[in-house]
Amino acid sequence: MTSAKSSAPPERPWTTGTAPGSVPLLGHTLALWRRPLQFLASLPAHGDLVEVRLGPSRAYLVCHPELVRHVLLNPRVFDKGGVFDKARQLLGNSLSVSRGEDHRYQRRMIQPAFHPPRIAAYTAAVADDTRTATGSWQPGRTLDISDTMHALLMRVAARTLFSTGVDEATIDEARHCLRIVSHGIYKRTMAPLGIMEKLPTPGNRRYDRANARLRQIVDQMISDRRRSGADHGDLLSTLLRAEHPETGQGLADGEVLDQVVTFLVAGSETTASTLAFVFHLLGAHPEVEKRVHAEIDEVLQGRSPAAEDLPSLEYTRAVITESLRLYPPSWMAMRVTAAETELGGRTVPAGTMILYSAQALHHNPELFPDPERFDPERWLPDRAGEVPRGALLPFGAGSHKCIGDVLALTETALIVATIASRWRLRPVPGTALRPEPKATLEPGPLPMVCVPR
Ligand code: HEM
Repeated sequence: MTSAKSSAPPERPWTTGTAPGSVPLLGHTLALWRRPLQFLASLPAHGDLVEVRLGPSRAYLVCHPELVRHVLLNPRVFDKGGVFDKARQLLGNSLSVSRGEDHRYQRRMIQPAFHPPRIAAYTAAVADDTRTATGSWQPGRTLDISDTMHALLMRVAARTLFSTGVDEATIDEARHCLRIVSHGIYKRTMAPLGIMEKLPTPGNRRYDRANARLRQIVDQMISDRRRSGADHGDLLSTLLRAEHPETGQGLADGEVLDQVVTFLVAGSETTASTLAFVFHLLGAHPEVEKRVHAEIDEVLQGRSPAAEDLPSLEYTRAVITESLRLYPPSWMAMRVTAAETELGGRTVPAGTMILYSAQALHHNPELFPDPERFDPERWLPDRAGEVPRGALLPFGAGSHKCIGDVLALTETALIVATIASRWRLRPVPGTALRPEPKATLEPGPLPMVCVPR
């Protein structure tokens, strides 16, 4: 263990508590497993720092935004251990699971692919792919908006981050494999013993096959790009050009492959789910939808949206923010203390699991009055200042903050504007939204009917 010290924790008479309903041996494991969203959202009522028992281990959920900030801004003390150690075995030592100096190097190396001029350069492709995807929509046709957005985001990632000319059928195959791999990684990292995942069950064989095929597709993409020698300035070129500042060494193909798979896992389902939640919310709130349409019509005047239009789409962006508040795709994350430390007035030993949850923050009535209400106006300039610092946390904070946050928000706004300028999506009567907390918060199937505007 390191003897790392955190910067001074914020001072306040913190309240601490223990989650109710612990059962012998299992503690709160079943509650967290069976109804995680409700369980997490109930915990802030028990304190700023709430103890949760996971079998024989004690974990803490940090509920107060200032304590969450303290955890996320001190990565030397609150480190990426636990599930990240397991994920490292599956994803390689890529950006989302690396730590310390290695993480700082990877982050510096990859950041240029997400600089604003790069993101602006992606926007034409995003709007273009969206128009192509909606080109086959017919009035009255029913489609599953979750699946449709996932397919679109995979295409967008292929064209923007990896500038690949891979055909549509292969992109669809990669998407199918990615879903299986992403669910499999989640199951494997959460499994307490790690035994079931090694048995030759049909599910495990499906995971192995999907993982192998996904890696084969990405591997082909990497060798095609190496062979062509072209520099597209995208994420793939950034990875292939990278040189370690001290050793001068580049990344081996296997390391590039791990990074690409990581970015597909971290970036495509999160953004696709956000879009599906937004269209669901618009369909359920016609008065909000009407206002979004009016804003889009006024700003775009029939044109395709571009990056410069986004600041003017204030209300549309407020709808997206409110959707991320109600349904944060990254609903829970964890750290492990690298050394004994003070947190919320408690002395927490080294090796303790610390949880933070956007779900718990975003549904806390102390932070967001009437938290279950879909109220985009919370985010308009005259009210946004009322939100306490750190209460909205869909992309995390600190050195591990989402590297794709601006890209995700840009893509979401562009896709909403492109689709909503031509189509209304009506919910199929009787369809209920049942968010599924997996690796990310998924909307589940959401059939919607296309109605031309
Ligand atoms: C709405 C969409 C998205 C949401 C809600 C989201 C959320 C998050 C959150 C909360 C974290 C930090 C997790 C932690 O604290 O442990 C994170 C990290 C990350 N995200 Fe995103 N993300 C989104 C889109 C994207 C996109 C589009 C990409 C890239 C194409 C991406 C790539 C990553 C990576 C690589 C990390 C790890 C960063 C690091 O550890 O340095 N994400 N994301």
